Amino acid sequence: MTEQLAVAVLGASGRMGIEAVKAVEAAPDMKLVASLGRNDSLQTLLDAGAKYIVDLTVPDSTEANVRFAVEHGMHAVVGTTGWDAARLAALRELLAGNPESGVLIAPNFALGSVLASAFAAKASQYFESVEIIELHHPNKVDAPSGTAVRTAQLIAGAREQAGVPASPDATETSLDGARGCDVDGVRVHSVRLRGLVAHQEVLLGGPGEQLTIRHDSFDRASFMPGVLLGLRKVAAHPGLTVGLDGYLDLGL
Ligand SMILES: NC(=O)C1=CN([C@@H]2O[C@H](COP(=O)(O)OP(=O)(O)OC[C@H]3O[C@@H](n4cnc5c(N)ncnc54)[C@H](OP(=O)(O)O)[C@@H]3O)[C@@H](O)[C@H]2O)C=CC1
Ligand SMILES: O=C(O)C1=N[C@H](C(=O)O)C[C@H](O)C1
Repeated sequence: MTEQLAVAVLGASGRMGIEAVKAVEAAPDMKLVASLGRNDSLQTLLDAGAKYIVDLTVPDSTEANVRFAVEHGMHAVVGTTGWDAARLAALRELLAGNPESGVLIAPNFALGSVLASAFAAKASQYFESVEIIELHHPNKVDAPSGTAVRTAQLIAGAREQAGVPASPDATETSLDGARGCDVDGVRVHSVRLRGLVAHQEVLLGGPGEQLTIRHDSFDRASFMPGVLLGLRKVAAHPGLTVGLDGYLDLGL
């Protein structure tokens, strides 16, 4: 039998961390060697012999966690939000000096969500208007969601490449926030509602028609196949990969 992957989960007591601990423990090709919370030292990773980390913490701590992992030759699968362009650039630089490490920053681990974002980017080349509505549980600390930011970036890139102009919008006066926020020219609206988990709609409009691409995570179990897939593939992808689609053959 091949050697089990020695995995540590950071943020292990959080909503996602609890699920990730269970998923890693249940995976026959993985061994959970450490579960870290906010007050645990990163030295624990070395003491436990971790070779892979799964970071499901908070935007304030994820960068330092990943930096520590890379500096110590580990691979990192990261679901935590907050990886803006400056953080990604710093991480790329760090990885250039540690070329054996692989890091996956996955704004969303749910395979359906990854597909929905890819479909939306493809479709957005053929519609005049596009806006995103993301809907989440009210305990979420960041807005807009990392998934919405990533989807907007994919859409903006696809539309730019296809030469599609900006979505029409005649708004002259509005209350703050009424038109959502602007991510690379795409409007994103954030809903926080008790009862929700993680949901997103991309609305695409053309003359006389609308296409809506919606994905729903009803349970955090939806994210676990993607976490495990990331762990299994990250070592074969040294350097930085943003988006689980980087490990899939979407062929779109
Ligand atoms: N990529 C994806 O598919 C998904 C990503 N997410 C993202 O994952 C992150 C976590 O989400 P969620 O589980 O809902 O959040 P939670 O707030 O439930 O969990 C975060 C956990 O991280 C802990 N923590 C904070 N700092 C550290 C640290 N330095 N080291 C170790 N643990 C730490 C917190 O501890 P304490 O309670 O003491 O503060 C808490 O237990 C968010 O950024 C969220 O957006 C969420 C769902 C899916
Ligand atoms: O905080 C959450 O819950 C989620 N966070 C990620 C995001 O910001 O996109 C992924 C998913 O939407 C759930």
